[in-house]
Amino acid sequence: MPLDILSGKFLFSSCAAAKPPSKKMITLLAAGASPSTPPRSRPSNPPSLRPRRVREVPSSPTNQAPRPAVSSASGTAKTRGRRRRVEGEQGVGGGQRWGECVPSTEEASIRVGTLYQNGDPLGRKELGRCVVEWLVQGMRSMACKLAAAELEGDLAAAALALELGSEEGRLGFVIQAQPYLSAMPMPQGLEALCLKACTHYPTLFDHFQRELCDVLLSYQNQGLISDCRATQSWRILNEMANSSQHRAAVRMTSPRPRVVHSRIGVSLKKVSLMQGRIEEFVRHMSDLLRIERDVELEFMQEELNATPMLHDDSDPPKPVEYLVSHGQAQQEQCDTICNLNVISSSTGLGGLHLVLFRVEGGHKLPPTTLSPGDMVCVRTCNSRGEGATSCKQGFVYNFGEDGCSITVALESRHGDATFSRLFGRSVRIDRIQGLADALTYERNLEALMLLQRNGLQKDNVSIGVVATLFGDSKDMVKMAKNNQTDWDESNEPDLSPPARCAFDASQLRALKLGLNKTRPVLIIQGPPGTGKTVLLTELIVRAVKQGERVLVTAPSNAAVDNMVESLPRTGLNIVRVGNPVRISPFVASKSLGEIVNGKLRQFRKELERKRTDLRKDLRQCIEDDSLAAGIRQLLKQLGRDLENKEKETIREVLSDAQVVLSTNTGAADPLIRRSGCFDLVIIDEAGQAIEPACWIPILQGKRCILAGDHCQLAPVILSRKALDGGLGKSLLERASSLHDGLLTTRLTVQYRMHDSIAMWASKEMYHGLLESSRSVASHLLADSPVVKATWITRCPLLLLDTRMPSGGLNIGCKEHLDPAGTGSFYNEGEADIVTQQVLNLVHCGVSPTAIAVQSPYIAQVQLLREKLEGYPGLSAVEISTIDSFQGREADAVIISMVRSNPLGAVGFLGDSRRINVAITRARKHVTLVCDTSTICHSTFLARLLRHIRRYGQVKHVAPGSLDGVSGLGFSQPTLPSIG
Ligand SMILES: Nc1ncnc2c1ncn2[C@@H]1O[C@H](COP(=O)(O)OP(=O)(O)OP(=O)(O)O)[C@@H](O)[C@H]1O
Repeated sequence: MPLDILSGKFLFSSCAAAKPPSKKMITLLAAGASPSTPPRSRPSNPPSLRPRRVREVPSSPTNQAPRPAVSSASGTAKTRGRRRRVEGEQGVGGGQRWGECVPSTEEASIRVGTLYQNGDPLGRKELGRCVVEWLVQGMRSMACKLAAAELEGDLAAAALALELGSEEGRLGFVIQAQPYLSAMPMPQGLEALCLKACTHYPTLFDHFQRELCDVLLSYQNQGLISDCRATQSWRILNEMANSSQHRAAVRMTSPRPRVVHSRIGVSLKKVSLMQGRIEEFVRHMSDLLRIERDVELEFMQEELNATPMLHDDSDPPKPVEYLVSHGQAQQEQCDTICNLNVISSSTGLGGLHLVLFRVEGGHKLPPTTLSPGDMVCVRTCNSRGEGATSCKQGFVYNFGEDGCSITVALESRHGDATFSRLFGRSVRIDRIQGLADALTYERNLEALMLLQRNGLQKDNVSIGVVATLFGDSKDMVKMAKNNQTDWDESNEPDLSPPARCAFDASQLRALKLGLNKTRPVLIIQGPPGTGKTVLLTELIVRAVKQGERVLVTAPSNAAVDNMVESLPRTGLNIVRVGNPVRISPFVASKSLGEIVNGKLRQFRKELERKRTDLRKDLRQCIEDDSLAAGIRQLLKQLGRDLENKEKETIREVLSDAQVVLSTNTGAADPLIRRSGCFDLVIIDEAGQAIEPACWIPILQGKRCILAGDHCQLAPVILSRKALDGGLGKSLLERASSLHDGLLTTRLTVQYRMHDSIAMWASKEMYHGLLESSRSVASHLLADSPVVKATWITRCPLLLLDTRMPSGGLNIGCKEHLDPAGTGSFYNEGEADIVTQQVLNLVHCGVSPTAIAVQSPYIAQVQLLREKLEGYPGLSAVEISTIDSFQGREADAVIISMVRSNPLGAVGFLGDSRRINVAITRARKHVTLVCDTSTICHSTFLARLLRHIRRYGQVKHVAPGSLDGVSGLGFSQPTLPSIG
């Protein structure tokens, strides 16, 4: 569906692959297909989805279509009986509200964590009646859409068919089902269970099959089609059910290993051993992914349970003013905005569906932590702000300059019932964490499945990479001996013309190894500031020059954009694929949506002109039915032409691209997969990615380079069990210890930090092997001609201790738990000290853009933002959590450690990797604000304090005020001054 592709598919590729049916259409079709239509039966030769359980039923005579086979899930079958009764009473479109299904005690006790999924469809026994009904409803509307599209002779049906039958059939099907399911309110309290079920392919397909059979039969009974088995929809379903992908998916627990081949220069026996290791790895990782997802779902369920829902017996509504100005529990958390109205909707950049909301009564938006790019759930609410259960997912696009409005990019579209419901109603927007992301989970599992099935197949382009990462050291020798691989730098590339900067020996070695086309895997282990980004840019340019097509990925959108930003000057043809809301505006011009829109501008204009003419003609010949029908056909054809043109342009843009960039999970986008294989896959920040996610891009390229640092931030894992099981260990970390370090090269010279800063990192994290380049080893803030030379600007390391030498804590410098219940901490006194230190630096002439403020705690980051917001001159100071600042740098970095308690609890400050990232962002100066008596309880942090005492300065902060010399024109704050 190209229209969807342009206007949403790669934006919200999980949900926009198929347009949800219009409310009218669902009602119409469901009414036609409802059981009130006399005798319902199913065809005798239904898709052979689960052959071992198919029961042949004798055909019914004459006009009656034969009965369908009953699929395996007995629970499902039972549920259908109930659904029919419900439909019989009310009709699908007749007012039944599925979200109102009340679960029995037994059903309510079903936990996602205990739900065992395999290749069998889940039924009532496993999911409970309400969840099954919810699935039935969603799959019915999807089936109606396909069947109706066929009736209309709409090409969309064929497009849908292509998706279903494609290589990514299983994933494609699950993705296509999502908008139909999310349009149905989930049964209250069972949302996590619904989310789990809605990614279980065998369950979804089972329901879809049944519903499509029903709908086609009802058409047949109504005489709309002569034989349901002759329809294209029926054929598609049959093909899909007989496809190897389908068969593999419904047997997921015991996939049959495929015959292995030796194309890699080792014996078949050795290849079988590798296959065994892959299977063990895939089994283990799939289990860990499921455990992690269950924990995510449980978290999400808790979040939802804590959110007040719309009840009929609610208290009398309070005035809107009260809600907006005072807020309620959620508003105090600042991640919810209530009492909004839809003002307008439009199509934005890259075809996004943008909806503008404004606060009722022209009030200002309450203070909020929401920011552009945040994932949100949008739903109607009552006047007390209590939200309904059905919810539309989207992203914050921007905030209005009037302070009263917010624009959200929604994944739902016009004609979608849930979307239509937002109009004229009070709406609330809640931030939802990027948790329980069904698409990511599915794509990770899919990658594992592909690795297991195709990894060692001779037609797999990445066979060399797979063999390297699952073979043993002897295999590596054998592969090299048989000229399958080359691990040396022997294939020395021509390094002229000179690189963009003078590379050191370790960088040059990495460059030469990275350009060796016969080396399947290279790990570039680069401590902070050693030039990984610069080096990767050079590698990409040179790889393209030697004729390679490159796929560049990273775990986060920010890291991908970082790479995109470094490439335009190189003159390469690059395309960034991903959700436009998540793409930085600075690189938007390189996004697929923008490029395609640019190419189609003229075509669209021309088409619009033709449409206007045709509509004019239509108005004039409205009396003449046959002429009007002809014009309508022409209008339809224009729509199809646009779809085809869009599809073709996307294909062209991607296949012409020399470099394609996306996140690791984004690389599973069928648009990328279908654009052909890559010669080289580069994964940046690979230390932050879980291994299954890395396999998504890796399996698409002949060789791969992983760059990162396993001493910086690791992947975020919620489940302790999954973490202990190894899900948090990146491929970068695993591979760097393989084959006696054969795959790895290290960068050893850093070009960022003053030596006093780098020395600490080198000693603590890199066995003393990190050298400082002479160009930066002694640089200080005071070196800049615009910066005043003071004791602060001449000091590379400064410790501001909130604990006085007498042992007493400075007033207000105790930690507090965030009352919003986020589990985060804040420290008011430290926030004041940080504010003052920022002012001090700015007063000395340091540019606000050269200052970064970091804290490990989000509640402290929010507090710091509020404090610094009071100073307009400081708006350019970057304030963020440590995690979101990884990969970036600033001249001066101020870190607020927050923790101050008598127990000496330091929480995740004790994570050496996080502190390593925080300290090593600084080029010339670090200020650490903390209560040393708490912090020193961690031996790792105690060593950091010792290092600062030795190579920097320590000051105890005492109450006081700023010296009144800020020079920025703001009033003097009453803050503790540095003694
Ligand atoms: N050979 C070199 N000569 C001079 N400067 C260099 C060289 N290599 C890198 N740099 C500079 O060093 C700084 C850090 O480089 P870069 O950001 O690429 O490091 P990194 O390894 O990606 O760091 P991190 O892991 O902390 O994100 C940049 O300002 C870059 O321009």
